[in-house]
Amino acid sequence: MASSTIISRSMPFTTKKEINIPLSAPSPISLSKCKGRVPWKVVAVMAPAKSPRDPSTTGSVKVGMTMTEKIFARASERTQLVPGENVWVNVDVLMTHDVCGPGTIGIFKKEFGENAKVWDREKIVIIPDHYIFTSDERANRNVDILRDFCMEQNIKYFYDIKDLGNFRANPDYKGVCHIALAQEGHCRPGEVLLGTDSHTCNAGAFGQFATGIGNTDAGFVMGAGKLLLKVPPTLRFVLDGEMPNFLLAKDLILQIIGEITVSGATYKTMEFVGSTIESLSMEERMTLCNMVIEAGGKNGVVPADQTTFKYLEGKTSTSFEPVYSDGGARFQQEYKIDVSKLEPVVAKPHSPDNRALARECKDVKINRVYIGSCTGGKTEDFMAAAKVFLASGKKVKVPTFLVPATQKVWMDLYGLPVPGAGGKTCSQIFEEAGCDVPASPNCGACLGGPKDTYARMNEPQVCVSTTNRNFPGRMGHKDGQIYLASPYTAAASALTGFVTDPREFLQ
Ligand SMILES: CC(C)[C@H](C(=O)O)[C@@H](O)C(=O)O
Repeated sequence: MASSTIISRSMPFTTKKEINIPLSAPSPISLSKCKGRVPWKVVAVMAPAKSPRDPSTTGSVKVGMTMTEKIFARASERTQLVPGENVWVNVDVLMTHDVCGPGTIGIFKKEFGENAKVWDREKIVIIPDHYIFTSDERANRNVDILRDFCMEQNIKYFYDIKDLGNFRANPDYKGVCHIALAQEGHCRPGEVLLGTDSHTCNAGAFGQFATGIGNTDAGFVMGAGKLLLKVPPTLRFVLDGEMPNFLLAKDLILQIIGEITVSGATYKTMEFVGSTIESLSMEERMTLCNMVIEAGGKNGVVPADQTTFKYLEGKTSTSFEPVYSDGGARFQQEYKIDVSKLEPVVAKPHSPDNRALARECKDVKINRVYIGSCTGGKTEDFMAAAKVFLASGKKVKVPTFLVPATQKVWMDLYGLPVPGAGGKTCSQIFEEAGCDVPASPNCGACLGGPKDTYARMNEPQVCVSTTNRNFPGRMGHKDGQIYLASPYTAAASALTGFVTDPREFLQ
């Protein structure tokens, strides 16, 4: 891809750093790298201007800290800590699902004893969501193991499914864990949420520390309620400027991952601030935080604000304490992004950092489109796709699969009017456009799944997908090609049969 090099030095204590950006997307990002052997000890980066907020409620914290450091401090009962330190962190919520739950339970029983009780039956959330609508016996057995364990331990939050033939006959069943956690009020500012899934970082949208852990760690947390964790240093991303009406949060995070690469934030916090972030809905903030793991990030985090508090209204009765980065907090690097200059992007096969402008891929012929998953199957994702179909008035040219993340999203597709559509719902617009009928909520073909998984790529096809990973084999076939994209771009591509910039339909 054509690229130009820019050099930026915008702050004190910075070094020059060259970054490559697409020639056709001029300089949206500038970067400041902190100087010194241990940057977070010697550098104080001014926090960018933002709306006035209440000061930190951690009280005893005296020295400037980032919000992630403050969450670690509270959870480890410390007043001060620095990145790199290992601390015992008290866990507020532990989540597991059908893929990792059985392994986690096995480790818990092995290490704590066959008759051991979990540390807190109200802090463990168990959500079957991955391999649900399948006749694969081992996948079905995994859900049975979760059910038996939840009965035995009297787990308060188990979102069970028994009737696989009709998900609506299972009122407890939610669907994709990360979205269910948010919708059911398990995500709260200032808290620590650990889950046996790499996209647990999704919950950072609520101003909390949320990260994925392995079964061994989760088995330990299940019994002890805490975990030894290293405090991550923080990269700060300042996104300012008005969001163009053809962009979505997926474009922002693909832009960033393309910039810093899939290892650019390894074991680091990605903190998102700025006027653009403040204007994003909670679902869009989730999309952003969901994919920090695709840059290696330990967690992503957005400061809680009125948007957060409004979303939480009526969802939780647990009190929470939001925390915010101090003016004198130490960031390892700071990136500034002028969102008004960005264009729709995709991640080409086979890596989330293989960024290209959508319009640069207009000759890529596709066989299918997939709209779904934790990062791209929320109500607003479908609303965005519906907007493109509505604006075009045309029919899709390739099979277009729709997999709502949760039962609530599914109901929204049938119940909520799409703005500007004269009362039509998403489901009506999708039907008129010739899409497949919205499927049962679950992780679906985002990660392939058993052979009989709906919309799995069983042939070496080319797919534009709103999901979060495009590794070889990810959606089923090892020779399949996946272009990650926003719901706008996915819908536009469905209408043409080629990777398509949504501006062709949205003006
Ligand atoms: C199955 C699970 C362990 C996995 C993850 O951790 O991310 C999956 O959800 C994914 O998206 O690849």
